[in-house]
This record gives sequence, C-alpha cells and structure tokens, in this order.
Amino acid sequence: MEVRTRAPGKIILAGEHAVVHGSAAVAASIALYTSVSLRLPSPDDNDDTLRLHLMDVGLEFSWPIGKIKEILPDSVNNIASSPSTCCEETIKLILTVLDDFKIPEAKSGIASGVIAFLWLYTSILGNKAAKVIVSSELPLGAGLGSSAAFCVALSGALLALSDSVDVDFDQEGWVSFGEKEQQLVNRWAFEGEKIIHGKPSGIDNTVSTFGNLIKFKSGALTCIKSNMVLKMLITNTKVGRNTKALVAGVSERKKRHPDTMTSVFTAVDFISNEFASIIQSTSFSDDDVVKKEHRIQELMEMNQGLLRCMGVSHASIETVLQTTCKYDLTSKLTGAGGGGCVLTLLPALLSATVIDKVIKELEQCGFQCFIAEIGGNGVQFRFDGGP
Ligand SMILES: Nc1ncnc2c1ncn2[C@@H]1O[C@H](COP(=O)(O)OP(=O)(O)O)[C@@H](O)[C@H]1O
Ligand SMILES: C[C@@](O)(CCOP(=O)(O)O)CC(=O)O
Ligand SMILES: [Mg+2]
Repeated sequence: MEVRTRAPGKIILAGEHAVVHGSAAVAASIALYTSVSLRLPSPDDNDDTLRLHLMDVGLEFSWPIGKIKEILPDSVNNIASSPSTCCEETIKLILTVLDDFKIPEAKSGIASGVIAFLWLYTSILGNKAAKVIVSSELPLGAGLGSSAAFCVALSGALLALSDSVDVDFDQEGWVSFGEKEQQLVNRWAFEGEKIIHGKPSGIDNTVSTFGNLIKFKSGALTCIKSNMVLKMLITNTKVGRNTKALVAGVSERKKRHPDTMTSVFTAVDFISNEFASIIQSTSFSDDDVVKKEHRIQELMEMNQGLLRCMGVSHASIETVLQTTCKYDLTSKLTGAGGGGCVLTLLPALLSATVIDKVIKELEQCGFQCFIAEIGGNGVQFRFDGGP
C-alpha cells in the first residue's frame, strides 16, 4: 500500500519572529512542494525495516524495527488522534539511533528533521516496517518553510495510512483532506516543527496545511482574501542559516531588553494588521492600486527595519535591499532571516524590462531569483500512483 502527499512552502509577507512572541503575521503558501511517498510492505515481503530516503540531501537511513522498539518502547502507546510533544529525554534517545549514520558536518541540521520523522512515524504508525521517500522543490533552510512542509507532508502521509483518519482510497489525482483531517495533520506537524525549530509560532505548518493567504496570531488563523495581485520576486541569497538559532537569538535579545523588544513586537503587530487590511480592501482604479502598493512598500520597509532591530538581517540581505532600491523597488527578508530569502514587491505596472534588469543584477551577485505563484492549495494526498 502506497500513499503520496505534497505540502507547499510559504512566504511571510509581514510579522516573522514577532509572531513567535504573540504579534500578528501575514503569510501565503507558494506553489513549491515537499513530497512524501510512504509505502507499507505487503505481509509476503517479510520486510522488518524502516527506511527513510532524504533525496534532497542524498542521505538514506534504515533501522530494524526491533531497534526502534528498543529505543522507543512507549511510542506504541501514543495515540494518532491525539498529538503529543517529544520531550528532551526522548530526543536524546532518538539521537542514539542516528549514531550509526555518519551525517556529514555540513548536513548536521538534517539530524533534527530525522528526529522529527522518527517521532511522527512511531507516534502515528507505531512499529511498522515501511519505506519513506522525501523530496522537495523548496530550498532547505532558506526561509521558505521547508521544515514545515516536511512535517506537514509527512504527518499527512502517516495519518492517511493510520486508523485515525478516513480518506477515500479510490479518488484519482491530488485530493485535499477534509477540515477535521487537516486540523489533525496541522497539530502533528506542529509537534514536528517544535523538534526542528525549538519554539515555532505555528504559522508555517498552518499555512502549509491549509494553503491560501492567512493572518496568524497566537495560534489562531484567519483566512484572508486578497483584492489585489501580489507579485513578489523571491531572491535566495544562498547564505545558509538555521531557524532554531535565529529564533533563540531573538528571545535572548528580548530577555536583555524586555520593554524595547516588546515595543518592537507591538509595532510589527500593527504592520501585519495594516498589511492584511490593505490587501483585503477593494480597489476601484489603477490609481487605487498604486496607492495601495505604496502603502505596502512602506510597511515592508518598516518591517525590515524592525527585523534589523531584532538582529536577524544579514549583509547578503542588505545587498539585495540596496540592489532593488536602485530600481525604486522595496524588499524585506522573509522567514527567519540571517541569510535565506528576500521578497521584493513587483508593482502591477512595473515593466518586464525593469524586472529582467533587476533579476540580472541580483544574479550577478550570486543570488538566485524566482517568482512563485502565491496563495494556492495546502497539503494534498493521492493513492493512484499518478505523476
Ligand atoms: N526535504 C527535506 N529533507 C530533509 N530534511 C528536511 C527537508 N526539508 C526540511 N528539512 C529539515 O528542516 C530543516 C530546515 O528548516 P529551517 O531551518 O526551519 O529552514 P526553512 O524551514 O526555512 O527551510 C533542515 O535542516 C532539515 O532538518
Ligand atoms: C521566524 C519564524 O517566524 C518563521 C521561520 O520560518 P522559516 O523556518 O525560516 O521558513 C519562526 C516561527 O514563526 O515559527
Ligand atoms: Mg522552518
């Protein structure tokens, strides 16, 4: 029996980091997906191994089921319909089954993804043998929510083959989960994100699960319908960074300057709310659109300034900002910062020639540019083995 799932990445339009501290943020899914294939062997296969193939990093893991039972004897008592948090001691235990695999230093961040995999797998499916293959169209560790898409696609696949979720095996093509199933996928994915991020807000797994455009605050989501075309250029600086370390750094800064940082987070809350109301308001003419775009550009500029205050900008991000500024365009980092990706608003009336020029100049700096479709579907599954 095989199921496949795919879950989208995201861009945060306003409010990253501050959202971890209770401020509002606005995010949209992007049409770049992480896919999971999960195959349970038939009883005749006599296979007693759990295999994980992470195609993007070229790593393969396999564990005899007996070893998993030894390390996580209690995981069979976990209930798939009731997501639970992996405690520090269990993380340490799981780390011991990674000892046999020499994960190269440059890929050490992958260990947290493998721990999240083992926690989600054993909690939802128990001690079954299986082969799991993960591949992604998203750059890993670049601010586009690959960790959340990984956890969402994985939780979706595991739940689809669990007894806790009712799915129709006979439908063809990509199918969305029902509302109740989406909620459960989202809650499990959040538990996986906790292992990878330390203290996630939940915005990334929520937008990857439900898709579209959302406002998110203190764990609650509001769906937004944009009344304007939001075209964003995404520039990957290719400077690697780790969300967990950046989120922890902002919390440390908050400990040192509690009042100042609280004011910064409050300002971001206003920015996100204003951002959401501008994109939702109706525009009657091209003039209205231009005015709205100017207001959005100012909000992006202020948000970027406040992210700098939080200590999460980077020389490479500043280079993108200066380059796009030469063309009168506004940019801000997206995701955790410290490198990773930057968003540039491409106004509706901007000529294709200018877009080409700015992309060319950014690429000359060694960056990678793309324009992704935003606000599409969330997690989906299929059983039909199609493309
Ligand atoms: N396709 C994937 N294969 C293996 N691990 C992945 C994959 N996608 C995400 N991960 C895990 O998520 C981590 C990156 O997450 P993070 O630092 O939050 O960056 P982002 O979510 O912005 O891409 C990786 O180091 C790895 O542990
Ligand atoms: C910085 C933060 O707001 C977003 C992190 O996104 P990413 O992992 O960099 O894609 C953290 C969070 O909300 O959990
Ligand atoms: Mg992440």
